[in-house]
Amino acid sequence: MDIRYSCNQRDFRRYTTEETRAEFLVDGLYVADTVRAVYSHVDRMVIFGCMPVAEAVPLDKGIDCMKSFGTSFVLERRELGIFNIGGPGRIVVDDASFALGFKDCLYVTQGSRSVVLSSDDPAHPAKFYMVSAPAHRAYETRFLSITDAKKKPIGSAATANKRVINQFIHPDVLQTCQLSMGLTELETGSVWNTMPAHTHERRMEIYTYFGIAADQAVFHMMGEGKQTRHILVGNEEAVISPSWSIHSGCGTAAYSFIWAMGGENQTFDDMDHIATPDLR
Ligand SMILES: O=C(O)C(=O)C[C@H](O)C(=O)CO
Ligand SMILES: [Zn+2]
Repeated sequence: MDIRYSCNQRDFRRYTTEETRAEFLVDGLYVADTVRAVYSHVDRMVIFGCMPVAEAVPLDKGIDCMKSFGTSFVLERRELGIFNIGGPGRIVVDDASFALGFKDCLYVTQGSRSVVLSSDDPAHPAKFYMVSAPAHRAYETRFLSITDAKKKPIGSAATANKRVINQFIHPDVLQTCQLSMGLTELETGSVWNTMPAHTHERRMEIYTYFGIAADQAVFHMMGEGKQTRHILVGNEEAVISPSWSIHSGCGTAAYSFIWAMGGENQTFDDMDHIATPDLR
C-alpha cells in the first residue's frame, strides 16, 4: 500500500517539483488485473485504481486488510465511490451485480464484504477509479448514471471555463456517511476549472483528470492562495488536495475530471473563495 502522510502548508512552500509529485500526484492507477491503492492520511481517504483484463479482480487483491485498515474486509468501516472511465464492465457487490459503462458510478455501502470488478471485453477494458472514506453506518449501494446526477452548469466561454458539474454522490442524490463525488466536464474550447479558486477548511478533495490526449496536459494549481504552485497532470492521474490547498486546473485542451471529497461536512457550497487578483 502506497501511504501518503502529507505535509503542512508551511513546509509545502519549500517543496521541489519532485517532492510535490511524490506527495500529491497519484499515477499508474491502471495496471492489468491489479488493484493499486494509495492511502492518504488527509482525512484517511483511500484512492484505488483497477483495470480488470483477463480476470475478475477482487477489491482487496494484493491488500493485507488487517495491516492496512485494521479490519477483516476493506469496507468493514469504509464506504466507496466507483466511476468507470474505461470500457464497459461489471461490479459484483456481495450478491448484487451492476453493469457500468463509461462515466457510470456506483456507491458501495459500508459493510459490503465482497467487491469484484471485471471487464466485458479484454480488448477494451474497464478502468475503475475508486475513492473510499471512513464510514460509521450502512446506506444503500446504488448505481448512478450521468442522468441521475444533479447538474450544475457553470462558467462561460468568455472566461474559458464553461463546464457542467455533475453531482453524483451528493446529499441531494443519495445519502452517504461523508463521501461526496462527481464529474465535471469542460466544453470544447474551455480549459479552466475552479477559477476563481477556493479552499474548504472542513473538507479535503481529490481530483482525477481524464479525457486528456497523449500530447496534452493539465496544469493543476495547488498550495495556499498566497503561495500557489502547479503540478503537471497527465491522463487518468489524480492529485490529493489537503484542506489548505486550492485545487484548480488549466488544460492545454478541454478535459473532464472526477472530484471526491471527505471531511466534516457535505455542504458543496461551503467554500472559501479567493478572488483571482488576490492569488500569488
Ligand atoms: O468545476 C468545478 O468548479 C468543480 O468541479 C469544483 C469541485 O467540484 C470542487 O472543488 C468542489 O469543492
Ligand atoms: Zn473544492
